[in-house]
Amino acid sequence: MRYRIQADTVITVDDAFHIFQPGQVTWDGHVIVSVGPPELDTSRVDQEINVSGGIVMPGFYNGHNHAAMTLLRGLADDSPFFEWLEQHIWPREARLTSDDIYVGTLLAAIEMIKSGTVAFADMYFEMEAVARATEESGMRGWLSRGLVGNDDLDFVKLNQSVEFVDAWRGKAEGRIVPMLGPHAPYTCSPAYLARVGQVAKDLGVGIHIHLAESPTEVQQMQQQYGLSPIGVAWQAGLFESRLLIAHGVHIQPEDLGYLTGMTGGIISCPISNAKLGNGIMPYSLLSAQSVPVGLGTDGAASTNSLDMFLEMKAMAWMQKLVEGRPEAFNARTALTMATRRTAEILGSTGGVLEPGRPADLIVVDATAAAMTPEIDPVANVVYTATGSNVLYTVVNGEILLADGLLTRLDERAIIQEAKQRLQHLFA
Ligand SMILES: CSC[C@H]1O[C@@H](n2cnc3c(O)ncnc32)[C@H](O)[C@@H]1O
Ligand SMILES: [Zn+2]
Repeated sequence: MRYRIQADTVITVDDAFHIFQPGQVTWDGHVIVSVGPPELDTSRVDQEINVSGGIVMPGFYNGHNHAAMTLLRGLADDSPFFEWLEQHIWPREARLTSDDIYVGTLLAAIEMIKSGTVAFADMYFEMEAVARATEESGMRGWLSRGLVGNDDLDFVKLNQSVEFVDAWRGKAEGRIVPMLGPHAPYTCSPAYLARVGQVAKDLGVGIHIHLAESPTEVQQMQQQYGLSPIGVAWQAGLFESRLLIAHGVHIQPEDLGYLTGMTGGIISCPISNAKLGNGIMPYSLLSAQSVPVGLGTDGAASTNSLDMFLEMKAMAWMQKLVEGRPEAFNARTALTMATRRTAEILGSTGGVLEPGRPADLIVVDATAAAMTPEIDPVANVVYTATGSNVLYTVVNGEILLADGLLTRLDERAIIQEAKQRLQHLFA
């Protein structure tokens, strides 16, 4: 099928950051075939959508999530990080069934699609259920089973991860990309991390890990191994595969040598880092070394929302604040991080509106009073809009949200089912 969306504005996030006013995007099957002013492409299409007052832009790539944690949203808010994780979250997670995780992931998919996210990287348990939910939702998912292990080298979960990779690689029209997910250097021993690193290399898959998130983690790694968290990952060989580093808040001077030129990058989760009191990722330091930095939400239990518009705002505000200079960070950088940069870190060509790229795009309603006037559409998207302004979400050429309505998922039924499942979790 060939489609075209015409709107008042198209923000491409291409190399030149072209903005067309008015503009159109045409796609055929899974791929974009033209982007530009309306007169550029008048070819016949199967469906033409005109969104007066709309802004067409790339959909968001959420680089770090635990999607099914939607079921734990609001649990022990405002607790210290390790107390929150160890005393509240982990005991509840021990009760989650595969069906809970399936429904929790669908709940997350509704929230993500409705707020303009087309792809997410997830680390959790019961990944078969997460993969099924992702396939059904129509979204893209970089999925990894969370691994916790020590020197006893209990490889059951690692073997399950290998089976998961074999079962899901390239599935769902290529929308699912399996990875390995060692949780963190304080829950995995160096020997275990090294084993995971070797398996990732053998399989040719990427690695998703929490690193350098809190001051406690840095102290613990220093005491136990005389290394920074990123140094531990380096020594274990994790940088020899595509590496997705969630957080990267507490970067030590020696880390820059490991990070420069890496394949993959750091996924900053500014709201989670702020809410759990963990700190602010040093963007200027990292970008000065050309370390790729993308954006993610983390799970809904720490961030309370999967809305990437909010992450862009938080990112911009915190960087301006910590630097004491408003010019230290701008709206275009925020938008690039949330789309193209995160896609690149994941190894995808998405996140840009350009011929030959994946047809992953969204339309934002810019007709509201709060979006008026439109002196700078990028500033309006980053500093003003929220997920509730999203009208259309297209993934891999398929329209998943049309004029605010989900086309694949039954929103009411999934919300109802999620609420019922909470009863056994919180009994
Ligand atoms: C083993 S599956 C993933 C695991 O990660 C936990 N988690 C959620 N948020 C965070 C965070 O900010 N830092 C570290 N770990 C986190 C989640 O609850 C799962 O147990
Ligand atoms: Zn996380």
